Amino acid sequence: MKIARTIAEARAFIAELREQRRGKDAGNLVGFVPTMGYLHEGHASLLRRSRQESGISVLSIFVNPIQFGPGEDLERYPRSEEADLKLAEREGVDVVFLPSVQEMYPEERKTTVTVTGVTERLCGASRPGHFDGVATVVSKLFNIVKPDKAFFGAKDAQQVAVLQKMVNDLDMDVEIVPCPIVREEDGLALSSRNVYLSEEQRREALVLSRSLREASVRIENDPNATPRRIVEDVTRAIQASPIAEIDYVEMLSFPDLEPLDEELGLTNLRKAGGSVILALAVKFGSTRLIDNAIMKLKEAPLHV
Ligand SMILES: Nc1ncnc2c1ncn2[C@@H]1O[C@H](COP(=O)(O)OP(=O)(O)OP(=O)(O)O)[C@@H](O)[C@H]1O
Ligand SMILES: CC(C)(CO)[C@@H](O)C(=O)[O-]
Ligand code: BAL
Repeated sequence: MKIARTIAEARAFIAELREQRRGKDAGNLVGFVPTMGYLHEGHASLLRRSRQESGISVLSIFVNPIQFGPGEDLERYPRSEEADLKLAEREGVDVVFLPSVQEMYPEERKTTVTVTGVTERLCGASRPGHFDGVATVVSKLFNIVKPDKAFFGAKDAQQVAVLQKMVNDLDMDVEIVPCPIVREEDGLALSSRNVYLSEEQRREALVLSRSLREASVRIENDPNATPRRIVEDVTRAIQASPIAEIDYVEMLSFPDLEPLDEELGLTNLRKAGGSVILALAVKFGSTRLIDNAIMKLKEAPLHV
């Protein structure tokens, strides 16, 4: 496994591997998993998918300062390079790109990639500028790695929608592959930020996956369910926890992330075979967790 700390090294290592594996049945396709490190089994699932679907597997670890807002957790974001490299090795990564902030942003940046529309609600509304930071760094990473496929977790579902729109609008020659949310046995979605949780917060945080699960069953089976009632149910369930502070609970169309027509109700949406997302962000103390369920209404819940 090669470790690249500069853009030039990353480009050289990847070009070398492409050259070596040329002509080997998809062997020189590059699969890419961008992360902010402190890797867990959610990241490992993306790396496995990348390994399966591409001859060359590239991982980046970069805590991107421009996607954090003022007062967010940039300084204390967890880091563990040694453990991350072990996990990467175990998952058959060929190249790890580990740039410094100085390497990625050496001078005053005059270019920002902004995706409109899909960034208006959910985390786009509660973290202003966040998706500009994500779209800008992912564009830079795509230009450095030149992947054929890039793998992203559905836990950050809005991020997937934003990046799919960006790639489509800007004719970037890369396929965005959404991968299912990996959860702990008790339902909590894996997240690097789970490390911040106290025992009590960790226990209370189970209300997120539990309320999403219950709502999914209701969306599938209850003919009287409407988006507003579903959101109210989930909100009530979360408010029952004395330490949960809701940032948002929303049900929107997916991947457009538009409000659903309350009048039409879910029965009509079901007829149209549309997909919806029930998404939430909730704070436990200073730790903000996100989770969601994406459902294709015609069929069984689709956990992309
Ligand atoms: N539980 C999970 N299941 C599947 N993919 C995940 C999971 N958690 C994170 N990912 C994906 O890993 C990639 C890198 O995410 P990131 O490094 O920010 O990890 P994270 O655990 O989401 O961290 P954070 O706590 O900052 O949200 C993203 O595509 C993200 O969606
Ligand atoms: C895609 C990403 C690596 C960009 O910094 C980040 O937003 C993340 O970890 O999901
Ligand atoms: N996985 C999303 C990265 C962030 O919260 O900034």
